Amino acid sequence: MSAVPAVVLVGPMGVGKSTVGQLLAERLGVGYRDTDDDIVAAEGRTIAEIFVDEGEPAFRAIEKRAVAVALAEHEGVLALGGGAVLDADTRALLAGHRVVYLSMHVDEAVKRTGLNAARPLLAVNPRKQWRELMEARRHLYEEVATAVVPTDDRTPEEVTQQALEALELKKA
Ligand SMILES: Nc1ncnc2c1ncn2[C@@H]1O[C@H](COP(=O)(O)OP(=O)(O)O)[C@@H](O)[C@H]1O
Ligand SMILES: O=C(O)C1=C[C@@H](OP(=O)(O)O)[C@@H](O)[C@H](O)C1
Ligand SMILES: [Mg+2]
Repeated sequence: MSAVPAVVLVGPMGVGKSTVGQLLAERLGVGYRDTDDDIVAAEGRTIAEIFVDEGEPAFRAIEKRAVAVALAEHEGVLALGGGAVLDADTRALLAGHRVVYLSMHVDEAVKRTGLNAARPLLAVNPRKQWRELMEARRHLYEEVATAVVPTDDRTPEEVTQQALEALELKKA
């Protein structure tokens, strides 16, 4: 199969990949897909349950396959989980795609995710965890991105508009 997603969204937990992804798909008149949703549907378990039952490395292996399948099958907007870029093969697969990195600062991240059990990596001391995740990942998001869209102090609609402009899919 040789479909190519119109846009792939990457960035940290809570930045709005799933929210903006759906708006972006509506604006572009294409389908929306989210690899976290694919994983939950295929496994019949929540992301948190997979982390608890099998641990993060097992989740990453499942995620790696889910991303490769979605990249090969999907023609619309594709949102990835925040940690998908940790995998070097996944980063290689993203080369040549239109990839938008949605970014934000830590205060905004804590507001958006809070103490959210659905994101097991932020369940304890979210501010510290988020800072550490970003230190490990920021350069990976930048490496795969063809455009960066800051989301602080922007509504999801404004972020969507900025993404369209950054991609030159829609004039201001
Ligand atoms: N631009 C934004 N401004 C304020 N809140 C937002 C924005 N984008 C998303 N959110 C909120 O932040 C939370 C995380 O959004 P989500 O789309 O699930 O992020 P991700 O998929 O990147 O983890 C949700 O509660 C969502 O409503
Ligand atoms: O950043 C991460 O490591 C993760 C991000 C989550 O997706 P979102 O970025 O959509 O929250 C989800 O895949 C899982 O909880 C792990
Ligand atoms: Mg999401």
